Amino acid sequence: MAFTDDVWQAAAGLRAAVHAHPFNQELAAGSLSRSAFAHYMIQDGLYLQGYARVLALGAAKAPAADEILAFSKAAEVAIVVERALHAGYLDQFGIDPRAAETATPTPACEAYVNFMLAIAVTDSFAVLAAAVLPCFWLYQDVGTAIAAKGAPGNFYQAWIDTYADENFAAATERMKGIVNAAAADAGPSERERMTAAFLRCAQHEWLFWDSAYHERDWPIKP
Ligand SMILES: Cc1ncc(CO)c(N)n1
Repeated sequence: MAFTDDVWQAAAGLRAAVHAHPFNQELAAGSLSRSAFAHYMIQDGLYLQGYARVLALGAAKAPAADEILAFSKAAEVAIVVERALHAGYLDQFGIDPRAAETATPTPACEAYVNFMLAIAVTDSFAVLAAAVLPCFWLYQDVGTAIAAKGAPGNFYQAWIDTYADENFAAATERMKGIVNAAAADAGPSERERMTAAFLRCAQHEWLFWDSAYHERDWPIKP
């Protein structure tokens, strides 16, 4: 069985929890509180900057030209395309995009980004590739599921369209192919670290939505 089939199976319960999460249920219905979504957008802008750095480190560690291209293109997309989506929404919320870029990360955002950065710096390309996959795959999965429900006039339609888009699905498939090729070349211990990284990042995805839904911030500040 392909590595990605194994880990997708291993994450079945977690995936069900992601789909059932009130953030995604209410986003699908268009009833999600705008303030929770604004919190999410600002944190996601910070997240995507960190994610782009991780992808760029992946490009540097990649075994060959195809993977260098896939990772550096994904780094560019993380910044350029998603910044446009964010700018549109931030505008609707009356939030200055520059203010959003200087916002501070919540514990959930910081933990997720730093977990991936630590892997990018200290572990192999294969483990890094497994760590960045849930970001693609869960969003593609959630985006297409929500798009299929199609609540008319949904305020969050632009967000839904981004992740239900066939180009995003194609990028997700490319990443899965890269991860499977890396897993095929990996020894047992590296493969174990790949699985652990994938599952932890999938947990971080759930946590990121949950943190936004409850508009969580640091419980104590200096
Ligand atoms: C937290 C998070 N995970 C995944 C994606 C998909 O790019 C995103 N925008 N934000």
